[in-house]
Amino acid sequence: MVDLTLFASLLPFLFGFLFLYYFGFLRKKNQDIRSNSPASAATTTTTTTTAVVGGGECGSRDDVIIVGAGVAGAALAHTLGKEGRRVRVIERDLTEPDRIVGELLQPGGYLKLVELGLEDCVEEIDAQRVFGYALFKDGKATRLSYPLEKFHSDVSGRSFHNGRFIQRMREKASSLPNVCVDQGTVTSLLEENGTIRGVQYKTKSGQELKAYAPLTIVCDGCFSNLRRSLCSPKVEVPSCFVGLVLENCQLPFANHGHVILADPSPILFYPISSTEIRCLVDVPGEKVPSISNGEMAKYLNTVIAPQVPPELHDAFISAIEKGNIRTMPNRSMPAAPHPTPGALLMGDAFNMRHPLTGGGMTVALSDIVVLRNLLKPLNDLGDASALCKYLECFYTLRKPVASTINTLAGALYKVFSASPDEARNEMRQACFDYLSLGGVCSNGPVSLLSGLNPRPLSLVCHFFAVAIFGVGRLLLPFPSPKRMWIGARLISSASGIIFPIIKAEGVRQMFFPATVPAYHRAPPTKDSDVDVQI
Ligand SMILES: Cc1cc2nc3c(=O)[nH]c(=O)nc-3n(C[C@H](O)[C@H](O)[C@H](O)COP(=O)(O)OP(=O)(O)OC[C@H]3O[C@@H](n4cnc5c(N)ncnc54)[C@H](O)[C@@H]3O)c2cc1C
Repeated sequence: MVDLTLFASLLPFLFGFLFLYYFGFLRKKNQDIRSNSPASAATTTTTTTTAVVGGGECGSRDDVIIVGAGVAGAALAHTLGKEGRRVRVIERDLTEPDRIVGELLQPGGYLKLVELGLEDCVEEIDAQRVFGYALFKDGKATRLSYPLEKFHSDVSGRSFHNGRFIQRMREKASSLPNVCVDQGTVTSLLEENGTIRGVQYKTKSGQELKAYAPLTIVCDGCFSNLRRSLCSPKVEVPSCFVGLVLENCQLPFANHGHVILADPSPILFYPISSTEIRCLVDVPGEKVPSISNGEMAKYLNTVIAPQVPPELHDAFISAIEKGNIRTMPNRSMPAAPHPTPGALLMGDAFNMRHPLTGGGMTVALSDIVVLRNLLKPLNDLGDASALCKYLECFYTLRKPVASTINTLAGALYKVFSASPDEARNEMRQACFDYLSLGGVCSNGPVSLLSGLNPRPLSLVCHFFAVAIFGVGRLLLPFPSPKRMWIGARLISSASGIIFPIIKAEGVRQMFFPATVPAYHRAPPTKDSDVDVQI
């Protein structure tokens, strides 16, 4: 009897033991099935932490680690999460960013947002629709509308507070159960025999942790300190933007970006909410006048204010007096990757261009679409070197959009800046007059700039059409030797502007992508059912 009572009281423990053993066994079996690759074997040592904002809990079995949840990282996390990947995002600061970058999304970028299912991230943030640009020179203005006729009525540019847009994308990414968002600063990439296995990072509380995954995508932005081993960064800083917010005023052309061809270089205005207008003043060189000792306010009052359109002048002066002046270096860096097993660079960490044309977010989102389509047919990311070889086609497939936007940004910045060289000033005037002609002369360049028709050849044709237009004006009705000389220098200066940028982008990748061997590694169709053997 005693034995029976003892046996009955032990039964629950017995069942509990069997239950735990059975499910433990099942889980291990599943893990074994998943970890059939060397890279995923490394994940067994992963440190487990808890997600900071929503999303799934950060576990030990990630497919992808994303460093940085800015524009590129947040959009990528949502995209790969939606594709069913287990994604861990590690972001230095999850509070809403407050910055003067990434505030105008071109319509081409909006189309990419739609393709990624992220278009609702520009809703409920008081984003403003943008229908084109207004260009000002010497008191004259010309309107350049985006050619949107062929698109759905929703398609246009959007301008907003960058931080609000990023928070919307972060929220959307972390709403997926297989995406975990962790707050921490990645301090290094973990490398093993030339393959990146994961990252080392420091949490807010100072804890040093490691995380492992078959693929690490570095999106740590323009000041990236992780890109060094993954590319040859040749960063140039042609100028800086000085940012102000104007209130209680109306733009001369509502819902348009405004570009003033000022001296020494352009000034931009665009709405960032229903009540605020962003002003970005370009200051050539790497240094700007000091804000703290008042030199900046003096510069803005004396050099810039007289060139601001009258409708915005008073608000501009008030913004200077208010004192909320921000600055940011304008960096450009051609993409020069070192294909590395286990890792990939995206966003500004990978490639930058002058922000005059507001193209950075469009390039980043377009790259994400290319990468998503490439990864779609791959169930297993475990074979790092095969994946790396396969992904080399990414660098060529992204070129049409990226190189067109990059080249145009660099070329327009040079053409739109004042110069002591008479030929360069002729080119600037020719560009303004060419765009003012309307029709194909404005639609062509604007569709290149907006990412609606990113074709490198069209860019080169329009660029030289401007130069020839400029020379024609110099020679007609009567060419003089001096004018002929300026015309020749104009052509040479136009070539001197565009060819070095094209060279940096890569002539072959830009114009003859099919001759690049890696190009043919892309799957023949974008159909998700295609199974790719890597
Ligand atoms: C002055 C200026 C104005 C611009 N205006 C426009 C514009 O109007 N339109 C446009 O399309 N583009 C614009 N751009 C470019 C645009 O801002 C960038 O192309 C875009 O933000 C790139 O996104 P990203 O995700 O690569 O970088 P970011 O958006 O900067 O994100 C990087 C993220 O990584 C995080 N991070 C950094 N280091 C670490 C680390 N070690 N560990 C963890 N996290 C880390 C950062 O906190 C940040 O959240 C502008 C750029 C400049 C400089």
